[in-house]
Amino acid sequence: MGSETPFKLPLIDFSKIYMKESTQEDWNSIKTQVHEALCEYGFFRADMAGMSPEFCSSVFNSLDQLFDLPLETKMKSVSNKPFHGYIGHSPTMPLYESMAIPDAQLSGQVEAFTNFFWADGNPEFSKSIRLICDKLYWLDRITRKIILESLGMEKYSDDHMDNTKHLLRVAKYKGPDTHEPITGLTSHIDKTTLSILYQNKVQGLELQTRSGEWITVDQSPDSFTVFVGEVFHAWSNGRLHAPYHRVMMTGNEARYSLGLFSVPKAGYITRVPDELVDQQHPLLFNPFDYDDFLNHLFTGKIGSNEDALGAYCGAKQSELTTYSKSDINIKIR
Ligand SMILES: O=C(O)CCC(=O)C(=O)O
Ligand SMILES: [Fe+2]
Repeated sequence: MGSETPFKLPLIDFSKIYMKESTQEDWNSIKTQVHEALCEYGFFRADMAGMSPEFCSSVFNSLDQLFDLPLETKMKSVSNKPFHGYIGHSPTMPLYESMAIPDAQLSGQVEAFTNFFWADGNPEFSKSIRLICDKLYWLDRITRKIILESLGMEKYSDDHMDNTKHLLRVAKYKGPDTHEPITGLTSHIDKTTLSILYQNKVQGLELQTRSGEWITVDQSPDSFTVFVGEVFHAWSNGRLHAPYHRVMMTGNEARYSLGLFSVPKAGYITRVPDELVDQQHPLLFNPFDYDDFLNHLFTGKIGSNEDALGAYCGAKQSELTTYSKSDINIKIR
């Protein structure tokens, strides 16, 4: 584990769709690319128009200001929901700090977060985070729409879109000042439907391929990274792959990232569409309530092993996808 083989991740250009300049042919080509990337790797990088260097620096300057606030101030961001409040200074992940904005794409949410930290407001912070969040949200929705279409499941689109909510997490990884890679974020599969990440130029994200090889993701501030989470893996009856990933840090520069995580809304029962179950694809997961699943994890009713959703609602234990073994720490959105 830990090999750092340079690897070109699938890179998909969404610029034309984003600018509303795409033809049916462009759309079909992107659909094929997204489908292949998410079934094989469970992730891809996405290019999108409108990422000027000035815009990118305004986002990272904003994050710099936020994480530069005194620890006592940051620690005031608390929540009774797991991973919604400030996380930092953990003995296992000393480089990592993060904070979250629930439903950040909804009007007023980013501003409320900003006003919580800066009593006199911080319009520049709100503006840059709002703008990047809009892009993440756009990419999240379009990717989920494309996935449903590529699986021939358009008829579930409205139900799926209407019953999905979001959490924006912003994170800082301190540079460890070493040449040896130090763990920034331990290996995990996201407990999400889909995760969309954006980051500054400091590298560190690694993904595990189906064959168990760790690869370094060559990221840049003008592109995004899209991952399948365990919920979409389950909903697609195992067709979409949900990959392990982690952050490994070297050097002395801080890495900033933002992740928009989509998950099922409270009370919604996620179920595999009948059309995705047949002899070659026997049902892998029984219908489940996402919040109840999280509750089981947090109360220790199911172990935080590498197949938590399978342990919670697996339909046929023997036929569940076997994930490669790894130093897993469960991580929940
Ligand atoms: O910061 C990153 O690039 C990865 C974040 C991540 O994997 C997570 O928050 O689940
Ligand atoms: Fe993750």
